Amino acid sequence: MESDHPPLPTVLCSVLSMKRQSCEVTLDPGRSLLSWRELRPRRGRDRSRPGICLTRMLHRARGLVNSCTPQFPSGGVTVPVAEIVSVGEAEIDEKYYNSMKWQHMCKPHAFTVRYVQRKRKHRWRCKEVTFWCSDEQLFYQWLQALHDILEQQTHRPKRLLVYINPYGGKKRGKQIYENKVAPLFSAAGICTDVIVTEYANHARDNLYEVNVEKYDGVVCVGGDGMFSEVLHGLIGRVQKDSDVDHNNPNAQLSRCNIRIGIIPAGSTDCVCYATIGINDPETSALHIILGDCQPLDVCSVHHKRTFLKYSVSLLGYGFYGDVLKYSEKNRWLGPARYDVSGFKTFLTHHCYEGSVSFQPAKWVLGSPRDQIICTSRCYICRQSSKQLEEQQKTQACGSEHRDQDDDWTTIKGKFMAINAVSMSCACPRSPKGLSPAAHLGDGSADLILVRKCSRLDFLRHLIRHTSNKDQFDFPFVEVYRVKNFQFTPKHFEDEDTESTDIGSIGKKNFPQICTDHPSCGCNHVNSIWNCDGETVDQTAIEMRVHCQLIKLFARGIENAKLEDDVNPSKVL
Ligand SMILES: CCCCCCCCCCCCC/C=C/[C@@H](O)[C@H](CO)NC(=O)CCCCCCCCCCCCCCC
Ligand SMILES: Nc1ncnc2c1ncn2[C@@H]1O[C@H](COP(=O)(O)OP(=O)(O)OP(=O)(O)O)[C@@H](O)[C@H]1O
Ligand SMILES: [Ca+2]
Repeated sequence: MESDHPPLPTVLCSVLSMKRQSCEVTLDPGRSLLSWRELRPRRGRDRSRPGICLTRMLHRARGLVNSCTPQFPSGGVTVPVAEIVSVGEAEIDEKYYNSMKWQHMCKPHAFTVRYVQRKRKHRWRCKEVTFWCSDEQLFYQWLQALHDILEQQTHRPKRLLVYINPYGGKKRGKQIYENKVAPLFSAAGICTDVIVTEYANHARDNLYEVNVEKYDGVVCVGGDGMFSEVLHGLIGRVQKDSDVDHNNPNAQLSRCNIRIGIIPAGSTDCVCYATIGINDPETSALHIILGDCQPLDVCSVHHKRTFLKYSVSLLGYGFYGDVLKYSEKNRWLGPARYDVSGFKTFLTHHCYEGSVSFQPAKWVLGSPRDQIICTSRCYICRQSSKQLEEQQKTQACGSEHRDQDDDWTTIKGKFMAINAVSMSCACPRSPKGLSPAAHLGDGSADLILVRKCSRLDFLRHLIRHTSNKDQFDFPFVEVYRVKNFQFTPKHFEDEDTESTDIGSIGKKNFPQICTDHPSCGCNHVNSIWNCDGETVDQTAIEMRVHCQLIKLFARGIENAKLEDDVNPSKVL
């Protein structure tokens, strides 16, 4: 009688040699697992001679073989196929060959499997294991089966466009790519077109010209500034190709389907750290090879009806704007420029007067102080984006995004810092980030307002970014989860007229006495906006979050507990 069910995938189970041990190696296509365990030699048998049983092949139907292939065989290793980097024929190592006393047999065949091994703190390494056997037919059967199963990983990139900034961070971008990344890409059979940038915005401009269709992803080697270039190039290109006017702050932007990979080689590497959990080039390369996909919110920044920039990490005015302003003058210091500038800015202790208006992100499930961290396959991101999509469908359709006008909140005051972050902004300087519970793809940003406070209080707030204590738990700090916001500085003159109006140039560039309270000591010029580490010229801006506008070769932060439970390459 014919069965209605599709045939069960065949389990391949053989005794192969690994170094000088005999191993039972199993490929279970049904469960997408490759596992191996050492076979203990029977008493009285010579350990160095696996003997005739070496070529024993257990080639059984799935159900029959299950009993001999537990998921984590004792003393064995199990690797999900999704975490195999590559499989290839291996060179015969003469040393082993001679010591195996196989001279009387035909020359053995070997294949190497490279796979991901998890280390501490989200670091990944590429480990390899080589299996040997003397039966040529069996060898080709294994090679074929492994290649076939890897072919089914269709989300993996085959062709990548790589931009390297040779001057980012400690100026090691090229070296990092050549030594740590290119060998892995080549082992995984990925073809690359590599462009070493020759000037700022080279990558951005190139993305407007290049045939992006022929690539499965774009990789940037550098820091947040280099990522920002690629982000602007890709988003800009997609909007141009789909006739979306990016100068319209309410335009419904078209999503970018081509994924971006980040090989960290910058000074802060915040986007990489916050989406992978570490700024480590090899770890990033492995996430790219496995074809990870992490959707990411993007904020658009406008001044009136003019597009200024996109931001994915920090859009900050006041403290972080000033840190950036001074650090740009000291680029020669490399990554240390931010610490020097941070110290200087801290001592200067400026506050800025203005008005912030925002609309809360009502549909989101989380809130900035709920301590629910965004992790891989984040439930909050999935639900929030679904809710947002439904909400947008019910609103009037069209190419414009329509916000209800009735729920604006306006806060006026003097601020040490105004920070809008659409992700945690975790980075090596602050491993939990500016807003630890912000989500990568929920369609919202956390708006953090740090009001005028004493220098000591501001230091206490800053120090909390380096510990597990709540940096929002101060009377002078407020945080809101928003879908958009607008800022107008108190000393705002229409910046459009500034280039021709001597009076207003003077107002912008020279100290202003706070007109309402001449004795309050609020004596300062306007700050600037720090947009993912790039300066923005205008101070009066509006920002809007675009839910999951782009995708990265990343998977978010793997939950430590989960990582432990399913750690695939765990030896029990
Ligand atoms: C006492 C130690 C307190 C340490 C507090 C550290 C808080 C660090 C928070 C970092 C948040 C980074 C957000 C990411 C922004 C990126 O889009 C952008 C582009 O790469 N990077 C920066 O703007 C670069 C921003 C770099 C900011 C560095 C701030 C350093 C502050 C130092 C204050 C020293 C006070 C010492 C008093 C004795
Ligand atoms: N060939 C080049 N010459 C000069 N500048 C370049 C070149 N290629 C890229 N850039 C610019 O260099 C700036 C900084 O680069 P990058 O982000 O890689 O390093 P970083 O600023 O040290 O790190 P981070 O942004 O993480 O703080 C970017 O704004 C980018 O536009
Ligand atoms: Ca977000």
